[in-house]
Amino acid sequence: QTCSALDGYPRVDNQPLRPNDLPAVQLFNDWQNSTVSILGNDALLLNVSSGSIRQAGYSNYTSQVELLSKIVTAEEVSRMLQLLNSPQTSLDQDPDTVDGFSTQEFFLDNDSLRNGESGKPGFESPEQAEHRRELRQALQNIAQPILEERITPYVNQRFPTCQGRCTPCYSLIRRYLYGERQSHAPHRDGHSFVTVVVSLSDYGTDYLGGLYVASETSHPYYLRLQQGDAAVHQSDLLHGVKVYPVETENGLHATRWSWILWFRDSEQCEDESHVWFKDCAEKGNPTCQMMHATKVSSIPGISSEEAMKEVVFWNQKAAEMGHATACVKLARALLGKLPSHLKKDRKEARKLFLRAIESSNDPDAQYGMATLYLEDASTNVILGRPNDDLVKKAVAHLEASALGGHPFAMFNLGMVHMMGYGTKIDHALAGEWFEASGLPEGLAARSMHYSSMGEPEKAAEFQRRAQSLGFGAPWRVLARESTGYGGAGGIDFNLPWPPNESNRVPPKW
Ligand SMILES: O=C(O)CCC(=O)C(=O)O
Ligand SMILES: [Fe+2]
Repeated sequence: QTCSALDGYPRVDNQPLRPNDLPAVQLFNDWQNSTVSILGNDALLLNVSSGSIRQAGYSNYTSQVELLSKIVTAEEVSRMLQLLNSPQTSLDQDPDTVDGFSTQEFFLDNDSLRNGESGKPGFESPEQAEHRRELRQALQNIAQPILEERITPYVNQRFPTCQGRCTPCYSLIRRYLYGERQSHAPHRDGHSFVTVVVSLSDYGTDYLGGLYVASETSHPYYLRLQQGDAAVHQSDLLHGVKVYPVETENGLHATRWSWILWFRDSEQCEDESHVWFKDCAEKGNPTCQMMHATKVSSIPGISSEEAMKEVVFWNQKAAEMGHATACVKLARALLGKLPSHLKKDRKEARKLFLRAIESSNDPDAQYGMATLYLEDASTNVILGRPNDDLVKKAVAHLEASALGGHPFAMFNLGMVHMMGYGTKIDHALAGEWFEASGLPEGLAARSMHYSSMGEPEKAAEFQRRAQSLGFGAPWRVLARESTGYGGAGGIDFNLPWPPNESNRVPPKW
């Protein structure tokens, strides 16, 4: 049973995992096609593709996603891009709540703008404010008719539980660029009753990869979004973004602009999210149980003590059904890394990581197992040396985690090959892993690697890339700790590495 946690490990060829071994982009292609006319707008016939994605764990619940073809016209997209590509346009550089990288986004509408404040209070310099007001107004002039005539009517028709009140309460545009932000970690939009993402870029010519949906974090299925196409889903759908470059005569490049809309079920944009997941949680949907746990503290009148207990209660229910996110959160609580009233229980935490691996090969759980093995290796000293077998087990779990896409695992595989943990030192492979992680820290480590190889130009390029994601910003370390890989904290980026054969430990980042 416990062997199943490391399917395929140790690897038969006994070769270390390399970034080249990471899985290629797989497109989602299980679509049902239909045409939909929007009520009250006879002129508008939409081509809609519907997909159903099984939820993680031992239940048969599914999440839905729809793809709307060309809901925004080529002419509208090109007007938006012209504004966005103006040299004066500046995007937000504050930490993202999903991955703790610089957001690279620009809000057209949100709570604070409706209150007459700036798009992101505290993060906009007065010099930017004026141009941004004009840019926002110009973009809104294009966006508003699209919302009023097409997208909002579609959303209300598609989700009758909104009772006609579905309202786009947040509207923002995000940029992905090769050599800058290229990803957005896997997550669920807990603040959004319905999400609509319009791609302003073309799959295949502007970028590859892009928006993906998933049952389990380790198996993303990408949506082939063309310019003007939209993806529509609710908060239960696990999704993320990873942009891959296209090859051109002038080398590799990728640009992907997305226009993101988060709807609430309130015309006044009131936050009713504490009721969204209650019923389906009670009916036994594990994703709803895990999501409801994130909302209980905002139930009117609940005490913080009661809320704490409810959080654990609902996550336990979801974890019993093998829900990976719930298992991992509970395990971190049992290790004292997330706040809860639970007593520390390492054995139980380990069981939960193993359950998330068994149900979904969850990369966060693989990373958690690696962390536990490294702690064990340091406490089980043999003849003054850390236990090498346990270090090797930790490395195998890191490889499994990296295969599932975990950037913290990829970064730490860089440490494995730099320091020679359970393997010989291989600086080239270490450098490849640092880069593959795509993390600000990984790109900075890649820069140091090029520096040490006497390649100052490449070193400078990677230093620039690291900084564009927030490396060195005063908020980065805290942001990294509270977001982990997709919005949940309680994960150690700096793993408890024991001394290597030369009695050295990796630097702390
Ligand atoms: O940029 C995208 O396509 C989606 C981003 C996203 O999922 C989000 O911001 O919540
Ligand atoms: Fe999202």
